[in-house]
Amino acid sequence: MSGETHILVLHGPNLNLLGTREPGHYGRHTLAAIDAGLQAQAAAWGWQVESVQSNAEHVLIDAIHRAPDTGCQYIIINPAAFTHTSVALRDALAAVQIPFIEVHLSNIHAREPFRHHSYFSDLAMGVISGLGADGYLLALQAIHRRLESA
Ligand SMILES: O=C(O)[C@]1(O)C[C@H](CCCOc2ccccc2)[C@@H](O)[C@H](O)C1
Repeated sequence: MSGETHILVLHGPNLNLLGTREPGHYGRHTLAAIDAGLQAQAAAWGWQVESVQSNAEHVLIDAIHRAPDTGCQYIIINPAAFTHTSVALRDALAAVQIPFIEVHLSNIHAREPFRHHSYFSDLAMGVISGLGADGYLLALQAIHRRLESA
């Protein structure tokens, strides 16, 4: 693996509330704790992980547009409610052509029907849904395994 591996982690709207409300659906881990876990694993591998959380669609889109300029090789994204609504965010990921893993804390397929459709899953390298905060680390590990086997 030549050069440092750079991963962009994107968290969509309301995920800043993690750990404070709705533990039944989203667990008790705060977003800061999730990001700290990713940073710790990344540091062990000598990787760089950049995390962006925003309640604004355009901020997430702008982060995706910047990703190629930062040498980002993979994206891990929890689009949150934008999962079910945002063609714009989908189009940004399709435009930069950086492989991404879609992560959801809850199992969106076991919830309300409106959560069963994702504008991202058919473009994703893979989807992890329902494994809580572990899903993010599992996504990072899947990227590591892919890079190790390349
Ligand atoms: O399960 C997931 O990770 C979701 O992406 C979370 C979104 C909601 C993120 C809001 O997170 C909160 C956390 C704590 C309190 C309130 C909302 C939801 O709209 C998706 O259908 C599934």
